[in-house]
Amino acid sequence: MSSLSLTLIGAAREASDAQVPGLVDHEFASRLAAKDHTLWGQAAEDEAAQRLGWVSPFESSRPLVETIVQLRQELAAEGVDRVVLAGMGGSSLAPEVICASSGVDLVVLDSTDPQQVAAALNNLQRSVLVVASKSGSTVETDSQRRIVQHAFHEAGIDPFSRTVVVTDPGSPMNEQAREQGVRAVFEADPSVGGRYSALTAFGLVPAGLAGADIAGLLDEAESAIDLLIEDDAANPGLQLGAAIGGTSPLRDKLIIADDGSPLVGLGAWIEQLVAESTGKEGTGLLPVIVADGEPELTRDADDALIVQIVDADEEEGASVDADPTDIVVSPHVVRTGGSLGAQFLLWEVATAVAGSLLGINPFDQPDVESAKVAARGMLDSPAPASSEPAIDQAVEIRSSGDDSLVSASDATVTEAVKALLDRVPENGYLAVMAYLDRISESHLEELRPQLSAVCGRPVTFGWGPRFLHSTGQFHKGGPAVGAFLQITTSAAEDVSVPERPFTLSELIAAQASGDAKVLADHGRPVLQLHLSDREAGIAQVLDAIANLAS
Ligand SMILES: O=P(O)(O)OC[C@H]1O[C@](O)(CO)[C@@H](O)[C@@H]1O
Repeated sequence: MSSLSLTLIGAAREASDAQVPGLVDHEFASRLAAKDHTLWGQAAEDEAAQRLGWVSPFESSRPLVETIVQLRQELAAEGVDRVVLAGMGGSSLAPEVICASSGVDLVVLDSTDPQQVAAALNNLQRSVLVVASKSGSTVETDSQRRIVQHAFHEAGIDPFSRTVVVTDPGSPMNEQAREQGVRAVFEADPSVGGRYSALTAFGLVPAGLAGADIAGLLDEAESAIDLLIEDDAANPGLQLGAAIGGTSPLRDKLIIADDGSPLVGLGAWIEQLVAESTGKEGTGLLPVIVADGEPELTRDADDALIVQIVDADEEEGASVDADPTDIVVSPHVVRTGGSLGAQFLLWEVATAVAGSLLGINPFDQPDVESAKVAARGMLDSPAPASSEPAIDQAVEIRSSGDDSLVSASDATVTEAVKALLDRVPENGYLAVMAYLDRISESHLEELRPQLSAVCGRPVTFGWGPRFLHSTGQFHKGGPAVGAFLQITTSAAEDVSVPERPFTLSELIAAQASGDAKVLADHGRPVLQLHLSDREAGIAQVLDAIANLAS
């Protein structure tokens, strides 16, 4: 019996009741299990044909467990018990959730902020580097790899004996790893896309080396698979997919509250899976991660669904028609409970269902490339600043695509932020994109609920460049109803990237300006706050927004 539980209330229940019978009649679930690549329309057929390996991960994943556990034991015998994971998006989000939920340590390097990367270069004698990249060509991951391997070398440690690579067969990184003679190379199933790869080598290798129970994770998923591939109205994958992708009019903001769930950070993994899979062709679903009591949970917005991730035990036996009276928030709620392995599969099936109902291809990410190209262009020839910034103490204020945001050279942060909030459409959202250190500057997230309280709309908070591999696709390919607040800074100490023509400061600056340009080219308002003094700037921005919210 799988531990999955699903409660649908209000518009979520109505959408499920309306859409699931058709999904059952069309045998969506069993055709998905059979890897039928025609389920998402002709335009998606080619990509879907190469991206359905996740529906049956066990055959290729089970054999990895013993090898991973044995490697962990070998490393432990050498005194190596600290795992540093270099990977972006689907190459790091799942291991991060698996380890956080299992209570084991994992250092996730999914940043190009020099301060955050430099802070991870310690305890190298005890450390092993896992470099995870499906394509093998992600600039952040390659840069992180070069920096950590150089640090190993400087510490007198053979970098290749402490490097484990996870990548697709034939990727550039695969070939390089074998030439270098790294400790181990794990080839992942090439028929699984990054955000669907939680139950493949991308989820299992870093988490298993860190000490998580990856055999148990596969058991959890395997206990749910039969339920999820059945052409039956009780199939929770069909129900959840219909609930999130089948509301009419579409409730495209998924307000995700995972406080109290033992699945620590599952919301961030769902965010990439759903936003990057559906946010295209002017439609899509935007997960908004919130904490209990925050503004989005106290509103009954007609374009939102509340999604609660709850502890399976609390939900044990809950019926799908649970009485909504115990719901203290909007009457339109999805509540999911279950083990982590089962939830990974549940949300993957639901996203595939939602993609079909939305009429889009849930397996590509066409707009992410535009930001990568723009960043490369900025690296090759840094564009002069579009305009002289307004200076407000420790903050330089610029706007991309809408000069009205910065009315005068003496504009203040408060005035500029207010002008941006006025540009959030009534069915829109604000995205905060902070290119800073999400480990030591996590308190910056305080401004998210405050901005939501002021503008009355959902606010997302993404750390740059991490969000570029998650909600970034939705920002550019989804409905053009976003307003964007970008925060950048400089690091006291830059970090060079061995044998590359740029430093991390130059790279992260190019990524930020490239993304701002692409968003502006999409006609979206972008306010750019650059903190010339990092600490003072953070305090000043937090203070300005707290005052706005008071
Ligand atoms: O594993 P890779 O190829 O480095 O890609 C990392 C991430 O970048 C993307 O390809 C684009 O954001 C994601 O889909 C993926 O999870």
